[in-house]
Amino acid sequence: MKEKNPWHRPVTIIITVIGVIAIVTLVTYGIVLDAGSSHTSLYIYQWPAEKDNNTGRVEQKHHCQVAGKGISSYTATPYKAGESLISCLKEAKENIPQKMHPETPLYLGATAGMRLLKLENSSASDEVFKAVEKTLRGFPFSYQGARLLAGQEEGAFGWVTVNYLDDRLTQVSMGGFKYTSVHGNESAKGALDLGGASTQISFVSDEYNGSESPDNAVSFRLYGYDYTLYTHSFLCYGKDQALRLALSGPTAIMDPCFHKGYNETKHYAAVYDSPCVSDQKPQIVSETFIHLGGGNFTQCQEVIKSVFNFTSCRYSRCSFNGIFQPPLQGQFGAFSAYFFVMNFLNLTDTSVPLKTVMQKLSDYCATPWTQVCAYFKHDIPLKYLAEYCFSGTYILTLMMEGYNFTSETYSSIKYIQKIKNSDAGWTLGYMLNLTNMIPAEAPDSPPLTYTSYVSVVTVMAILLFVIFILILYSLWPKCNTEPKII
Ligand SMILES: Nc1nc2c(ncn2[C@@H]2O[C@H](COP(=O)(O)OP(=O)(O)OP(=O)(O)O)[C@@H](O)[C@H]2O)c(=O)[nH]1
Repeated sequence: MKEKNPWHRPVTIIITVIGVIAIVTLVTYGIVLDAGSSHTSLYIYQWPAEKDNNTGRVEQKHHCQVAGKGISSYTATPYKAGESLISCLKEAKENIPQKMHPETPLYLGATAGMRLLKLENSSASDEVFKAVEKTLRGFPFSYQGARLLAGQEEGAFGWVTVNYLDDRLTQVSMGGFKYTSVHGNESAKGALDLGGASTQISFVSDEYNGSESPDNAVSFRLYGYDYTLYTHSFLCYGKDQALRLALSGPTAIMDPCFHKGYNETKHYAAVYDSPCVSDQKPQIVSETFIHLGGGNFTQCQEVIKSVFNFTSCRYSRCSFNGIFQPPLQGQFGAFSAYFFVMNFLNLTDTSVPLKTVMQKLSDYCATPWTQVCAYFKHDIPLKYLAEYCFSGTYILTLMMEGYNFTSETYSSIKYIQKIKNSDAGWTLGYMLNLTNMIPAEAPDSPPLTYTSYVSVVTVMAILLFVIFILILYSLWPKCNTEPKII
């Protein structure tokens, strides 16, 4: 009879243990494309695969920025909107293990650029969606749809993302007892999102239950807590469309929001080819105008104030354009262009008094264009560089005049780009909602991050392995030393 290899059994067990670790540490992935007005971004999220009730912590694994403009710019050649996404989708294939591709959900959400295109030319918008869908279906992921997000959804999912990443939603129950340090309205953080074509404000307020202006209410039950969120999306008040609003009109040529010495010939069509301003197109023969910078913060503020309408409000209180807004409450996270702009201007510290912030911005606006170019032109695209004075002034005016922040409440705003390595934006909240990753009731255990989950499982596996070796070791001498009686 063939003698048994004494190591055969241990090796089998080690392989089994490693196999078990491999199985329990499997990761689930999800992909969301944010088809914005200015560009498209692809995000890959990951979370522990095996967690019960989908309560594992979701993290951003990868971000890919699609080259070129947003999908709404491809109306003349819709197929190019689809083609533009290919390189990021290929990156996604490389970043997700092949065997997981068929079960990885793939979503695309389009925001204000496509909202405007739909208003302007609904069939062109359908063509763009068709082209995009064709490309997405050509990849081996589980395609879940490409759709236009309502402004309210964009605001609400941005709020969910910020509060989820900040651990402000979680309540944990243990044996029926719920414990958490702060929860509900007291801990939730408001979300301020500034895009290219729209801007969103979302927050919970003890003074808002949705009865006044119900269109602004979104109700959630998350981790055993009910929220009635106030949210509003202002179409045409993203920073690119707001620039057009502020530029339009016969006085636009000498522009106080651009640096002195800035001098560019621009096409009227490029400014007025948007439903936000098309009715303001001046009746002039010339196709171009010269855009000159004046570099004056105070005058720029006045121009920007004129794009907000404060004259009528049929509610108890309004922000602007007759839109209801309850009193501001709690902390706010300001992301997307809020962060890009204030970060460039070195003005993200909101503990600095607002007066000082304004003075610094005023000094920046007064800096001659030649000086700004000489200093930054190698690091920053010229288009962005030219617009920071306008954008910074727009942000402060929108916050203070539009949303009613004051010099006291300004410090409740934090400019954020990422929270725990995940970008702040609507995409994560959207995916969490569609994959049911946030349960309505509180889970029995706190959500683990993928890294901590792997660590726990690995430590347990090592412990098991050590126990196994100890047992084996205690048995080993007996087998070899005891005299055999045949
Ligand atoms: N300065 C600067 N601006 C940026 C950067 N990335 C994007 N932007 C601009 O910031 C604005 C907001 O960008 P996004 O948040 O991507 O907006 P979007 O999704 O295209 O727009 P919406 O469809 O309105 O949501 C746009 O005007 C962009 O051109 C950056 O890295 N630096």
